[in-house]
Amino acid sequence: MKAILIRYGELALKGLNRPFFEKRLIKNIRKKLKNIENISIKKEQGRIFIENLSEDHFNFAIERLKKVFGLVGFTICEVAEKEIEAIKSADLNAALNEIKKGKRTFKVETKRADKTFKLTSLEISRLVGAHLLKNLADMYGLVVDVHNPDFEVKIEIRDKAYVYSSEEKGIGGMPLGTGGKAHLLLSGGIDSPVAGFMIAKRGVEIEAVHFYSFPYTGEKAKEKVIDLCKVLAQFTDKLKLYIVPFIEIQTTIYEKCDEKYLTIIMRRFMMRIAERIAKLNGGMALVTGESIGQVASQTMESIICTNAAVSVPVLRPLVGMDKKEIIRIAKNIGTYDISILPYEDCCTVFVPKHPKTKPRLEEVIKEEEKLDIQLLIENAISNTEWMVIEDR
Ligand SMILES: Nc1ncnc2c1ncn2[C@@H]1O[C@H](COP(=O)(O)OP(=O)(O)OP(=O)(O)O)[C@@H](O)[C@H]1O
Repeated sequence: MKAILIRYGELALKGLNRPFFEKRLIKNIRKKLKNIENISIKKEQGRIFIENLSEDHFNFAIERLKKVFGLVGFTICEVAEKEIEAIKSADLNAALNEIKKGKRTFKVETKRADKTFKLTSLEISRLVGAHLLKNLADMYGLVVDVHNPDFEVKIEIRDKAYVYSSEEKGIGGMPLGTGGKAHLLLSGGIDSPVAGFMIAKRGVEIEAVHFYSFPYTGEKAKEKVIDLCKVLAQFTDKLKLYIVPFIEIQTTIYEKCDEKYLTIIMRRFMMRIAERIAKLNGGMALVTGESIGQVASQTMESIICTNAAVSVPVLRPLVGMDKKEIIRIAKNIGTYDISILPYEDCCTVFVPKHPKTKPRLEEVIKEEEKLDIQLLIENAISNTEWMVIEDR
């Protein structure tokens, strides 16, 4: 019989909270594999096992598990009776799999969670190693190398014996839903989807808020943001997206305020509206894709001004990263190709000729006195649409 064995290391650090993290992780795994009928998921000291999978579901399940936060590694394993002959033959299968890939040197490592098993870990490893050499050395040139083997055969003695040889890396992080909830300001650009991914990877549930300037930004720009949410939803199970009409705010600022402050005042409106949406929907923080110095509007002074518009914390997971690193993550998670599609964002519709790159908060507040801030926010919020994008 085969099963999937899952390791989830980081959780081990979490002391008394551990059962809470584990429960949530299992719930997330179950949701991710909801399309496979009749599977059973069981937890065993630092491991999760998925059993009852039919042969053609293994690869599908593995692909889905690659997108579950909190997994350190996983592998398909052979499940054998806790009896040395059964263990030996499971090991033979595991080793043959590696030999097929051209690997020739090996070592055996045994972990004995069930201390009542009559052989010690070392004795099991020795017996199994000898069995593999006896059966495979002549035919395939298999040899032992304990220092730098091509592959390791691992045996875990628990309620049954679990045998495996190669392991895939999991995505890591913390199980989604264990770190509270935050609202992501999601543009159509490269950075904010990555910022959302990084915060979700810390276990934080996210909802997305997008500002759009119809008719200046068209349907395509909106579809692009929905497509970005579809990619993020593969990691977050589902993603609620709020689409906020922004044109009235932009045109009003444009008409009434000094053009130099257009960008910073616009940003402060985005923050205020996102904060309002967050507070109405259980969000405890905002997330943006800003990093210092990337563009003229992302100076320390601008950050001070945008922060001052809201009272909730603003998380900026990209703040210390350079563009190359951000692009690498965007490519890995699958948002990059969508982000580079050339549709206008609301921020590119009204761009001042000479923006203030180092705005002073007092000056910005003074400019904003020309506006009925509350009314503009109320209008935008009351015309906001939302949708829930599901992971299929
Ligand atoms: N139309 C929008 N809707 C929602 N949030 C936005 C929008 N435009 C910008 N933001 C937020 O403000 C941040 C800074 O925007 P800016 O255009 O200066 O930066 P950027 O580095 O190009 O970011 P991105 O690549 O995410 O667009 C974005 O990362 C995003 O969090």
